[in-house]
Amino acid sequence: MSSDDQYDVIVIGAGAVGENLADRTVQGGLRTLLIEHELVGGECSYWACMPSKALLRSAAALNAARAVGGAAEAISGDRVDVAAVLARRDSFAAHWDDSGQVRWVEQAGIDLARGHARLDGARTVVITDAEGATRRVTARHAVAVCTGSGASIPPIEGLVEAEPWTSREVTSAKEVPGSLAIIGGGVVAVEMATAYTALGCSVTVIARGRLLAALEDFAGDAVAQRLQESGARVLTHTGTTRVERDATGRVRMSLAGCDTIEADEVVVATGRTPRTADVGVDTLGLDHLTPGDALPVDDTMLVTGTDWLYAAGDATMRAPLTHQGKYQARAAGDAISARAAGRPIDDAPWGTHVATADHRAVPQVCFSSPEVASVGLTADQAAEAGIPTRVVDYALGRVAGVSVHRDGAEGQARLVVDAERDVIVGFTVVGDEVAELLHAATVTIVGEVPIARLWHAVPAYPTASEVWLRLLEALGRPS
Ligand SMILES: Cc1cc2nc3c(=O)[nH]c(=O)nc-3n(C[C@H](O)[C@H](O)[C@H](O)COP(=O)(O)OP(=O)(O)OC[C@H]3O[C@@H](n4cnc5c(N)ncnc54)[C@H](O)[C@@H]3O)c2cc1C
Ligand SMILES: NC(=O)c1ccc[n+]([C@@H]2O[C@H](COP(=O)([O-])OP(=O)(O)OC[C@H]3O[C@@H](n4cnc5c(N)ncnc54)[C@H](O)[C@@H]3O)[C@@H](O)[C@H]2O)c1
Repeated sequence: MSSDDQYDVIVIGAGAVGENLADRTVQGGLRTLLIEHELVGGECSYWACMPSKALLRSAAALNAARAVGGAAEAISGDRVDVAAVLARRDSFAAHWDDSGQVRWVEQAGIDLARGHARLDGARTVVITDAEGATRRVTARHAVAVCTGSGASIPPIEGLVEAEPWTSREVTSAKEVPGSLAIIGGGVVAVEMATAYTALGCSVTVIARGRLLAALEDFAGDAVAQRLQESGARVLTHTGTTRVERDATGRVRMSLAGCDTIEADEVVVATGRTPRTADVGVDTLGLDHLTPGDALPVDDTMLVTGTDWLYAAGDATMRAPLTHQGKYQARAAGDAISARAAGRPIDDAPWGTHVATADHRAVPQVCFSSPEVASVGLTADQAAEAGIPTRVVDYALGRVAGVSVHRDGAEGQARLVVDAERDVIVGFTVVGDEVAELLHAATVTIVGEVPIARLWHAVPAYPTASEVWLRLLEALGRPS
């Protein structure tokens, strides 16, 4: 084996997470190879975060202008310009061309290999390129699996044969179909129902439970109501039993309860499957690692039962979000660099080399209409965890900064407080243009800021952040 085939670190998968991990190990002085079999930049750049947010943003801006007297009167059209929205989306997906990201990888000093990577025993990876040629590379210190996730397809009769859209097709579609049926009630379903309704498509959401069931109930309720007001059909607590595409190309779906609906396309938005089926974990002789399953890791992102294999991002399913995956990548990259240099590891909770926030403070914004921003635990999750809680709510429309920002503003904010420790463990806010309220909550939870001290964090008047003061007043000042 030539020295060209020996690296300090090998990273499999050049999504946002793999790129960040490789960047950290290069900064740690380690020669690092990053391997990608599709587009450098991964799901987030081309088929997830960026194109989906671009699809949503124009309608959100129009909605914001419509809600301000004086601005509303200046709007001439009744909906967004569909062609312009799709063109803007294309540019945010870099026209599915990864040359910009490849340039960044090169500038960061990371070596890049194109091809499918598979572990072949400890510290060894075999890369198969598009022509079928193979190259064997070894890692002196670590291999990191950052292979992400793909859409889960539930076992519904006829669904696979009907060739459903997944998150990829719905975020990259070149035309807006006349009608869309979306199976699922999570973040992808809700965001894409919001986007496509605004683009003039007739949308039906079929959720087997509530919408956004992992969040506070008032979030899913507000989003369902707004979707319905915008013309979408929202079927909650409804199963899909059979799907078929007829000779004309239309999709017919049988729903539990014997209802049938038809649509031009069906979208499956029923969660994610980690891409670990074909990365060779079966070659390691470790019974607890099963191809296709999320990789189990400790808080330094070291795969359990090994001292050289790491995993981060969706491949672990710890918190399948770009920002959390990149946070894990920073912890893992720094842990690999420290271990390689023989430096001590700081793996106490909130230490330098751990991803503690995954357990306590995962922020997420669902860019629906209204937006839902949340971090930490819901009231139910805190109670289930045995935390003695105090829960307070406040109506957003009563906040001066919110009302001046938007006519007829509505929404709700909730604090979940650990009554014993007197710190916030959960925050949710639902309303238009609330996303930027979230980071204050994340800082407060991570910092475990005592409620008594929070009374000294004065929000500027008249901003939406005054909701913090109102929530504290609802809670009462500790004496
Ligand atoms: C529609 C949608 C919208 C989303 N919106 C948001 C959002 O707004 N905010 C947010 O935080 N998160 C969002 N997410 C989640 C986010 O996209 C993922 O959490 C994130 O992409 C995970 O990054 P990753 O690097 O772990 O995986 P990926 O982005 O999937 O990257 C993995 C890379 O590994 C490559 N790969 C896989 N196997 C191999 C192999 N064997 N050899 C070589 N290469 C391989 C893949 O080709 C891919 O490029 C969204 C998800 C979806 C589906
Ligand atoms: N703005 C954002 O941050 C954002 C946006 C989109 C996606 N994401 C990430 O992507 C991940 C995937 O999103 P998602 O919406 O696909 O997953 P999800 O876990 O949010 O929701 C899955 C939905 O599918 C339903 N479902 C699951 N199995 C089913 C079945 N067999 N039949 C019918 N319904 C079924 C669930 O009840 C749920 O409503 C999310 O967990 C999130 O982390 C984030």
